[in-house]
Amino acid sequence: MKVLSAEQLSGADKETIRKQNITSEELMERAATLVFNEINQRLQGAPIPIKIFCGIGNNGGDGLVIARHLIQHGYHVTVYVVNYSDKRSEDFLANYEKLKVITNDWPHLIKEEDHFPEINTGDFVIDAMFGIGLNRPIEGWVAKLVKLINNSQAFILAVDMPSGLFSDKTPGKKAAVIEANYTLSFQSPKLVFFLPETMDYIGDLQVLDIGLDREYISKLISETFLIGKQEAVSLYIPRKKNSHKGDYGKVLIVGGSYGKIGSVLLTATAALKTGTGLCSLYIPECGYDIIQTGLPEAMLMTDTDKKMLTTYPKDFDADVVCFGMGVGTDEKSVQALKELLQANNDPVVIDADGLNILSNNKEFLKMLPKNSVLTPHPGELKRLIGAWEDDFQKLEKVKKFSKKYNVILVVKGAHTFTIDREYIYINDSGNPGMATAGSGDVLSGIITSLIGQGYEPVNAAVFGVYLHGLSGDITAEEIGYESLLAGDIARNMGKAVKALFERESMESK
Ligand SMILES: NC(=O)C1=CN([C@@H]2O[C@H](COP(=O)(O)OP(=O)(O)OC[C@H]3O[C@@H](n4cnc5c(N)ncnc54)[C@H](OP(=O)(O)O)[C@@H]3O)[C@@H](O)[C@H]2O)[C@@H](O)CC1
Ligand SMILES: [K+]
Repeated sequence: MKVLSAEQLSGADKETIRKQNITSEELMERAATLVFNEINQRLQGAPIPIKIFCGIGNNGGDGLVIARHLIQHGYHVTVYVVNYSDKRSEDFLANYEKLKVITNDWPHLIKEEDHFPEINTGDFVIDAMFGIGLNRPIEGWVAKLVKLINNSQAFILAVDMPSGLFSDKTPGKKAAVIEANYTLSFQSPKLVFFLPETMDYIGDLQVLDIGLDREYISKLISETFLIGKQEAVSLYIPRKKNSHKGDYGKVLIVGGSYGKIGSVLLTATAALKTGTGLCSLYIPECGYDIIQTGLPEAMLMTDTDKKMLTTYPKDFDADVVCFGMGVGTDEKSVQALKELLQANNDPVVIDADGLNILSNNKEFLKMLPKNSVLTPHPGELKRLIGAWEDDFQKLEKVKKFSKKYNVILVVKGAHTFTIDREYIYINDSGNPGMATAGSGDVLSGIITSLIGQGYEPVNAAVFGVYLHGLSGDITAEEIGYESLLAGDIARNMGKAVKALFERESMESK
């Protein structure tokens, strides 16, 4: 799914009005009615106090439409107009009148702190103060109202986006931003919904298709995509009946050191579980028995050093090589990575200490084969590209790095971002249980396996990240977040691939 900017959405809004020959008020009615339907479906007429805070622009107009429908369906609704400006939009005013007609009264006006209502724990608050029109931080008494709502313990539903959140930049640390429990957003998710600094404001997210013109949207150029089940399925390459193990990639996993052999075991297990035909490992000698016992399906070569990697098997002919997990950063192991880069022209996958070695030896970056995949967590990323001021600057720096070195970066996080030059792919699978040791080693194994099976490196990264998250979701469903181990993610890869094609799970995301 394309992630559109506020300007693109406003453009689609105008084009839809023109093409469908409707008024903007009718479009507002359509969008806000969808929000009402969602609320009604969940509340089922429950007599809980609903407090709707409406701004004076079109987000506020949405709030007024939602209020009208809720009142007409017998809900206990109080409507507040947060009068932060006198520049009321036309569609706001039209709906202001309509609400008056059904209630015979004007909504409560809030113009200063003294007008604030009490907000209680059991209240259902609807935030329709600001949407994509926010263009400066919320200040003064409006900021105080935002804080009052946040501190109230009421359930908060945000319309389109939580008020105070910009669509194209991060708010300051102390900014007033609604902390929603649930966000119902129109037509397209916004980039800020997925960034580490801002994702917590959103709560659970649901995107409503408000019927903006499909043709116009399909022609819009977007460089940012949300990867859900549908997008993942489209990347899948089916296996041919007439095939053999040589068709599914000969991968080489290079890593491990004394005390960290488990990492390569996880990577290799994940690669085989993702469908690799032939999996070989190159490890320090101390890992021999561990791997042979733990993964009899793998083949093994050992370094002459007992405890760490010192070299690289240059003559080994692999379709794809993965380097880094559990390696450490000893000078001898730096040499091993150098030899690997000198010997390979095809894309490689670099993770963990492999990334730390790159950060300490920046001259290696130019030696990376084109379209290699780097999989940093935030700490490794910082060492690689330097510190950033906010998430938007981070994205710009990663894009620049990707372009400069012709590589793909998988920036790991609650929503992992795969960045390929200008393009950003945001992953939508996964859960907090996956924040566990070895989870990244498994991801590297999955991506390496897919490259070996013939996926383009960027597709291997995007699809691999999705499958990794899906396997984590399936595991969490079975055993919960706390006891989820990285090995479980690898072992459940088969279930993840199967789930891609199950009907009900297709519809769930
Ligand atoms: N596009 C779509 O698909 C559809 C969109 N729809 C809805 O419209 C919403 C966007 O509406 P909108 O453009 O009227 O802006 P909104 O967010 O209500 O803000 C209102 C005004 O506030 C002002 N202002 C800004 N910052 C401020 C501040 N800190 N403190 C004080 N004032 C501030 C600023 O005006 P300014 O004062 O700068 O002139 C701004 O114009 C969208 O989110 C969705 O809910 C649907 O109805 C239909 C389909
Ligand atoms: K809002």
